[in-house]
Amino acid sequence: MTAVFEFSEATFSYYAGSPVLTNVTLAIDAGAFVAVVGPNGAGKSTLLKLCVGLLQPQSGDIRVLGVPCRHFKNWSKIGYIPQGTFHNRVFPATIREVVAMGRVAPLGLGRRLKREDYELVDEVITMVGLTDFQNKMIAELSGGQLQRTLIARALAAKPAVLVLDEATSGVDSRAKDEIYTLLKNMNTQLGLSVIMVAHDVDHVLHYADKVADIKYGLQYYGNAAGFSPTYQQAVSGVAPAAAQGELQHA
Ligand SMILES: Nc1ncnc2c1ncn2[C@@H]1O[C@H](COP(=O)(O)OP(=O)(O)OP(=O)(O)O)[C@@H](O)[C@H]1O
Repeated sequence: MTAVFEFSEATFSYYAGSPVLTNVTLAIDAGAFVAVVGPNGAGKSTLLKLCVGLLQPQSGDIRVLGVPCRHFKNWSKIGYIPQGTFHNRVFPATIREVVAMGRVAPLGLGRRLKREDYELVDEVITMVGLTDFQNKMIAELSGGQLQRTLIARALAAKPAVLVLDEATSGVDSRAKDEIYTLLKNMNTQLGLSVIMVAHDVDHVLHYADKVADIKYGLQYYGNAAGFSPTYQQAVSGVAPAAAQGELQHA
């Protein structure tokens, strides 16, 4: 099976001599739902930027859907929702207009959307549960509605992988569950691979099947159930003696 992202001994520094991520070796299989966790400033967003080709490692190698990242062309297969997208909400557009923008990238700027593009836009708006709100301006949306809009915009490009950076920060607990449930359904029903940075570890681990724990490198990559003692006890009621994580780096 081709990994969606495969890191081999990848090291990245913003400043020479101060690596943010060191020797990351990691293969994320197609169909996985991965929670990327770790302390503030540990390199989680940097890892995602390396996945989506916004940054290149100084040493080591990264492959995207089996292709060396530098040569990968099919970026519409990778949906990326960066941290704080439309955070200030001043952009004057409705949900439907924002989601339609997701069709523009795969078609190329300047190409007019056709009827089938708008059918897809309607379909993804329905999938994220925003049909009744589609003509609302994004300035008027709750945090959860905005995140679902951004997920729909990414889905409109028909990606194979969704990469999300803190899609649930600033949303209340109920809206978080709605977003995680939505992503889990996309993952299990459509086979969409999901890689997301999340700070609410115990919460996200009820949905993710894998965890990447980042602290200036990869501390752990393996099964969610084997990761956190708190999670293990919350789900099974027993201490994590039989945890089965696949430790890649310690
Ligand atoms: N463009 C940049 N230039 C220089 N340093 C940066 C840049 N972006 C991030 N950093 C630094 O790299 C380190 C890792 O940042 P990163 O945003 O990847 O961490 P993070 O784990 O996502 O943090 P958080 O949970 O707070 O969002 C931090 O020390 C940060 O200050």
